[in-house]
Amino acid sequence: MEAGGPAVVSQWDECFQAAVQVAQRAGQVIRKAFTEEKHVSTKTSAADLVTETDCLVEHLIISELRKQFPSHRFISEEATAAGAKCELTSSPTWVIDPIDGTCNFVHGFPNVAVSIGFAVHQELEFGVVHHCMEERLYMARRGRGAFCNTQRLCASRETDLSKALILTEIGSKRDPATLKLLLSNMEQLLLAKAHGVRVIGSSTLALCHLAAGAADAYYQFGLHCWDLAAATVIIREAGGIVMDTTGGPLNLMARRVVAAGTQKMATLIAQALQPISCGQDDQA
Ligand SMILES: O=P(O)(O)O[C@@H]1[C@H](O)[C@@H](O)[C@H](O)[C@@H](O)[C@@H]1O
Ligand SMILES: [Mg+2]
Ligand SMILES: [Mg+2]
Repeated sequence: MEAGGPAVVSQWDECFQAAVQVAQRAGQVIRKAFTEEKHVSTKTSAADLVTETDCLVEHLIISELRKQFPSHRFISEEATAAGAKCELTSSPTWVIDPIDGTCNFVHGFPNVAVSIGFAVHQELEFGVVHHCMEERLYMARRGRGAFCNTQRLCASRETDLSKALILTEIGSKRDPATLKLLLSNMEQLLLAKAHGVRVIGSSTLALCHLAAGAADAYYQFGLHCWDLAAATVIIREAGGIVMDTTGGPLNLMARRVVAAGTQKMATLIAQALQPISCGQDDQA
């Protein structure tokens, strides 16, 4: 493009800009509510919390995006919890977690984020994750690199499990059999001499830390498509790998993931895990 020539407008520019703007506005609402009294309800278990701010922020995001893009489809955490169908079609689809880290939000623990992913023909085009308590905006568009604010992100190159910092999440399924498998998986990785295993209470922020090279791998059974969508683009554009726990390609709806800076690390993690059955987002 010659200097001063018309800006090249590529497809989905307008959607990406709208995602950045509404993620920032949502972050302002969450930051304001962070220190205020909260009305807490539970969903699938006593550990699966939701507040009025989750619902308010989800409504703010969707109503703004629907105004600009009325033909688009939406998948979001709280609408799904209220019975909406969770189905990724070939239509332009927004995949939204209004507050990832609601339990943290309720307790005043600052790992809290807004996650907005966007897919067309079931392919992820961009992701925006706003770490609203630290004013960090993680973002990536397919083929154009990953960034945190203005800093380019590069995932870890580590291939040795005994030199790895590994992130995971506990989720809200707390029956004894699930907890036994969950702790056994952590034990296997620690017996393999991993430097450490960390749980920070927000899967989407943990995945962004991986994209930034601050950890070497992430795995989880039980997260949702709205946790994964945006962060998957960010990790891939940072040079990382996001795949199914079986070692096959990622299925956004399968509620399980292994992510790492390198394919070798991702494979080593997947091989160490015992599977935990958590259903699928697109199966009621
Ligand atoms: O806060 P929500 O969005 O309900 O849940 C978050 C992640 O989605 C979930 O995967 C993770 O396990 C949980 O710790 C975190 O709060
Ligand atoms: Mg949430
Ligand atoms: Mg979440």
